[in-house]
Amino acid sequence: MEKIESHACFGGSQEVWTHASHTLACDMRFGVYLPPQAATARCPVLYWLSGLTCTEQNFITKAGVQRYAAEHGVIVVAPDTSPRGAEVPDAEGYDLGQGAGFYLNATQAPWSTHYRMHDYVVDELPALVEARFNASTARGISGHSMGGHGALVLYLRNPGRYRSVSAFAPIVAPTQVPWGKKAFAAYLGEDRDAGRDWDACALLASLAPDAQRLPLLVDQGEADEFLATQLRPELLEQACRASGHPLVLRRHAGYDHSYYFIASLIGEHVAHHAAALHA
Ligand SMILES: N[C@@H](CCC(=O)N[C@@H](CS)C(=O)NCC(=O)O)C(=O)O
Repeated sequence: MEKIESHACFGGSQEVWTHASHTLACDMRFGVYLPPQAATARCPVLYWLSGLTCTEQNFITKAGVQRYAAEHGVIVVAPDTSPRGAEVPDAEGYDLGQGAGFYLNATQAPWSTHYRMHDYVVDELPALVEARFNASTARGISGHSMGGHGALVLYLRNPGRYRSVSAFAPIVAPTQVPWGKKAFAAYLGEDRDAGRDWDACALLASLAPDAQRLPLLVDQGEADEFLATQLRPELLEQACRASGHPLVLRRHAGYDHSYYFIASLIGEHVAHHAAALHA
């Protein structure tokens, strides 16, 4: 593991690390913000999952999360959105292949060798982070768009693994919208049941009565260009209502899909996570 960037930031440091991932069979980069509190105490970790076309850079350079992470004593880890490199399969278009890993474990050739972002984010990355940095095992998860889908699905598939969850403009029902249909057909094949295992609304529909139910915070811009076609938050509202899952879904007039929207509300998300992670 090698540090390739380090910048003093709000009394802590914003770093980028690279390492050879055994899960993804390629070199990976991730951003990690270490708040000032991490110099002297173990801090909880918020994992951030970015959306289509992003690398580890988008969130750390555009969201302004560091001020809030420093205030609340939370480490923030932002992985890349897919496996990377010349040896990793890719596709035409921004919504499949590199930059579009969808936080699942692919089962279909040629994707299945490298595209295992679920296992990378849930297992390999936290093990690295908790061994290398002054990190506790208290974990929260959040993300945007494809990464919002990732945050919801990783939480729902791994009860007990996270103490807090939130999302910005998430894809909530990938089996019902064009981005998800295209990616799932490639990564998982045409089997509809396979897709349901990676679809937040479908997972909510089969949630056990005694399953962990964390308070879920979701923010959505009403001027988001993908709202009606790809995101469809009303499906999440219906699924949460039907399964008795708590949800605070806030709709914000005038906000689009960009990081300007995320930057406007990231402080409230960090506070939401910190309250649970420090409890
Ligand atoms: N309009 C984009 C669609 C992809 C997109 O909007 N990506 C979002 C996540 S789904 C993003 O975070 N983009 C990078 C950024 O804004 O920094 C394109 O055609 O490339």
